[in-house]
Amino acid sequence: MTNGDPSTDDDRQTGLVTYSRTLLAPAELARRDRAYAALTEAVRELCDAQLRTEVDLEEVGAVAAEVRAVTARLLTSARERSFGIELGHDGGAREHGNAVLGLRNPFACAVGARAMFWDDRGARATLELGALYEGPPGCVHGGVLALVFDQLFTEAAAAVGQVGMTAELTVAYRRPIPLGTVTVDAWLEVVDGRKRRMHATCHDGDGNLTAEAEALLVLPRWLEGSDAIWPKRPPVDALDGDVSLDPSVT
Ligand SMILES: CCCCCCCCCC(=O)SCCNC(=O)CCNC(=O)[C@H](O)C(C)(C)COP(=O)(O)OP(=O)(O)OC[C@H]1O[C@@H](n2cnc3c(N)ncnc32)[C@H](O)[C@@H]1OP(=O)(O)O
Repeated sequence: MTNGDPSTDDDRQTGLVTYSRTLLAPAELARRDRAYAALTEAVRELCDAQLRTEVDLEEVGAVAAEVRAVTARLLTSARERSFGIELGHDGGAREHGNAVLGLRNPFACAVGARAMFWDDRGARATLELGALYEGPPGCVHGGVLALVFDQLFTEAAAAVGQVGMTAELTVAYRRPIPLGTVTVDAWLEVVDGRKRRMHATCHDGDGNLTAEAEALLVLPRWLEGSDAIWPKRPPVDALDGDVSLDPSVT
């Protein structure tokens, strides 16, 4: 079924999820992923630069005009809807718009070597949360951390084959989290029918425990026994080897 995007077709609907399917050959898809990943990284750098710049006001005005011109160029051809979930050639799910780990989302912080990784207990990520993620002065915004935990919990549940969506999320902020490196871990504690009880921790760059979180994930009724395809991530072991590995590029 055509959806107005020349590079994909809508493939099927599973409950709330519309899966689109790429129409591009594997090499072309990989080439596009690399190009869009580079654009996303450039825009992320731009966002950080515009936040921190101290150039004079005339230059600020000139840059604003240039950025608007660049935006107009990108919009000469753009999809109307969000990215959703696209199926790649290996059948894997590509969620490039995701707010935490989307390959094409400049706000996403869990990308490239900073992505989320799975092991047989759950999921882990080591992130760089810089000035764009500030809440208390010099510290990570509490809502940003909740966002990261929300994604991490669904990752951890999927890593152990117990997928679900977040029904409840509780965060205990134990100490301010300095901007910079944070490491988050999440794991499954209890399964009770469609309910999964999860736990997570956040450590700052000095190894201090800064926050803990608990979540109830529920396997939605519409997903039970369905053919839904959940995204997969590389193993934590991969971090010991090629840390430039970008799991989103398949
Ligand atoms: C396929 C690829 C998908 C990729 C997903 C990526 C996710 C990224 C991370 C997220 O952003 S998750 C998004 C935030 N979460 C949501 O949008 C979830 C919104 N809520 C729902 O969709 C439904 O309410 C939910 C799926 C959580 C439950 O609906 P159901 O109709 O399947 O469950 P039901 O009402 O039958 O309840 C099942 C059990 O869970 C319990 N339950 C459900 N919601 C609860 C709740 N909020 N608090 C406590 N218990 C809850 C409920 O009491 C019951 O317990 P018992 O079995 O003991 O009776």
